[in-house]
Amino acid sequence: MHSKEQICHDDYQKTADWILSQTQHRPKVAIICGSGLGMLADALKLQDSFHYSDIPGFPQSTVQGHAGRLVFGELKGKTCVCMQGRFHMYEGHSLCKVTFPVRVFKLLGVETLIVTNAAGALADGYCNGDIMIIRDHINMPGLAGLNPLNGPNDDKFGPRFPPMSGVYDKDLRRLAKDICKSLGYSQFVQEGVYCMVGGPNFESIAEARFLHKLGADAVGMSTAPEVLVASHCGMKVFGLSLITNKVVKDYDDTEKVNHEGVLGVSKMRSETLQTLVTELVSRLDINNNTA
Ligand SMILES: O=P(O)(O)O[C@H]1O[C@H](CO)[C@@H](O)[C@H]1O
Ligand SMILES: Nc1nc2[nH]cnc2c(=O)[nH]1
Repeated sequence: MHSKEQICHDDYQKTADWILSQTQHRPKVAIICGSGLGMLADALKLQDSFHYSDIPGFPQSTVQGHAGRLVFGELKGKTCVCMQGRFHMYEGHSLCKVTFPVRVFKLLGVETLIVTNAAGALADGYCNGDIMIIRDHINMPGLAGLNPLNGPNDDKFGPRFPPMSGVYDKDLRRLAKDICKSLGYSQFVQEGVYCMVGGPNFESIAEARFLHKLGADAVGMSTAPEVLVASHCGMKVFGLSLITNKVVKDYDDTEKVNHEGVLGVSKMRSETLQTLVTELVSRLDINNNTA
């Protein structure tokens, strides 16, 4: 491994080769589980799982609600890999480390990335427990120059200047909305813009008002770097935010958000999210292959 900020192609390849030597599964879909949403992996059949600490080159999870396991298996016959726990910038990881698994997934043959997260609602019409299909994102650290693609570009993964329009796949969003309708979920499903901030603090009232005015519907501390790197290397992306709290935007509101509350709402909606993701994966147009 080179310096903390410089991970070279060989580093990703070594991790991918180790994984390929440990499991017969050859996933075309990767799922990143948000805070308290690790049970998405429980639906996988024929599981092979690895603790992050046993995977060469992998960062470690330090946040409650992020178990730190990579789980391979099948969802309705489609081979998937699931990250039970993601990495956040505020844990002290560089953005290259935060997004390390995404490039490893690319080298495993993954074509579609599904990201999930817990997020606070900025949009007035959103309620706790709502599921927001991510239409687009505002990457606040990215706008400030904190970008996982900083440094020499690796042309084997993608171009120096990748576009970020249309990154959240329109067909997958349409499919998800159809599935939600047929499952009877429509009344608590939204579609909107996710804003990533650095964290680990939650927003001040002035910050919340500012982000809302910018056009953000929900705010969290993850997702944008993973999506950016996935899109850079040509993956299709689909994202879901679980709305775990309303972000305080009113000076008379004495409500205070905390991580335990976030995990509580995640738990409450875990089965619903599992059903939605399973249905979506089952309807992806992909063929399985094994080692
Ligand atoms: O984005 P995920 O990993 O779901 O986690 C969200 O929940 C945590 C705060 O409760 C933050 O890490 C925020 O980003
Ligand atoms: N930044 C941020 N992240 C969250 N994750 C879950 N809820 C929130 C929130 O209100 N703000």
